[in-house]
Amino acid sequence: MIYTVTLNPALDYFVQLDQVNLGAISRSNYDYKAPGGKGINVSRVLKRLGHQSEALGFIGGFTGEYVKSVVEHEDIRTNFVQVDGDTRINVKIKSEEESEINGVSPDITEKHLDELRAILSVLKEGDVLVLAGSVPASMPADIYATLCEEARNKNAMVFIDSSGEPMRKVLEAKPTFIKPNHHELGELFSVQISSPKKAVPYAKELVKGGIKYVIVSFAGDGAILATDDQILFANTPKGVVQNSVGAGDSVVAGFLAATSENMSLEDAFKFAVATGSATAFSKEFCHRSDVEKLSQEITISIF
Ligand SMILES: Nc1ncnc2c1ncn2[C@@H]1O[C@H](COP(=O)(O)OP(=O)(O)O)[C@@H](O)[C@H]1O
Ligand SMILES: O=P(O)(O)OC[C@H]1O[C@](O)(COP(=O)(O)O)[C@@H](O)[C@@H]1O
Repeated sequence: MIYTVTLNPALDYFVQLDQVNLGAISRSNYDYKAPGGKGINVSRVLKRLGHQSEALGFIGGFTGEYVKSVVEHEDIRTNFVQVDGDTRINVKIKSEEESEINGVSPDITEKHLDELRAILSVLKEGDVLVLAGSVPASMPADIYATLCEEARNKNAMVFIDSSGEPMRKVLEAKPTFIKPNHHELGELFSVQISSPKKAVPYAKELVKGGIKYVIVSFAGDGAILATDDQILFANTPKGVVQNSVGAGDSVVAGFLAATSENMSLEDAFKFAVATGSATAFSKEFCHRSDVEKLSQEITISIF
């Protein structure tokens, strides 16, 4: 079974406008709302790729109700812990440039965390735990490290997509898979990483530290996959980017779906990058048919 954990879900509110007038009124031409948070996005993309998962994490208030109802309407199993405050609202502004304002999480107490841990106690060998997104300020920054260690002790696989301190701390717990973008990889090592070639020594170091698969994404400039015996490069297909929110989460979902289907490593990497691009080229999330089409435009080379 695949379990996704979103400690900090969101209602993503997308607004499109010609111009942002700071210090004055701006009026949008178009807006829409969607459930957000990286683990929830992974569950939603997995479903579109034909894989079931259970979405876990903390939700609260009217925004939390909205997130839960949309996810359940898509036939995705949920087992969220209810918290007292409202799930945050993240504003995604599309104008001349894309800007994002991610909101503040409600308080998560020890009791809420205990409830989540009780839910996770069912994890067993062969299960996959996806820990994705930011960690609420009221929680310890090593929470992913703790949950990852507990899951690895049960021989479950752990996929991580996060950044900053929680990401740095989880590395020692040897997750199975991580997907930093090149900025996040640079942040981990306090360096600037401007090209796939520059990322290679850092990705290798992460693999040496015990992580089985490291995908570093470079938006439209390709991606690398590092494992203990090779570094692969994938180009990204060409297309018009409609919405890059959730594209990174789609790479995680694509790789997870492909490895669950026992694709070869090369095909799984191709499928992962195609899933990211298919979402970037869609108004919302990708569909499997788009992923399969875009996979044909990707070539995997040995770096
Ligand atoms: N301009 C683009 N053209 C094609 N694919 C893109 C583009 N931008 C993003 N993607 C897809 O989204 C994936 C993740 O994008 P990236 O920006 O690197 O990560 P994140 O969304 O985590 O910040 C890429 O690997 C690629 O598949
Ligand atoms: O938990 P964080 O880091 O604040 O990120 C949350 C945001 O990330 C997203 O999951 C999108 O992530 P990606 O664009 O990296 O795939 C949004 O849905 C959500 O608003």
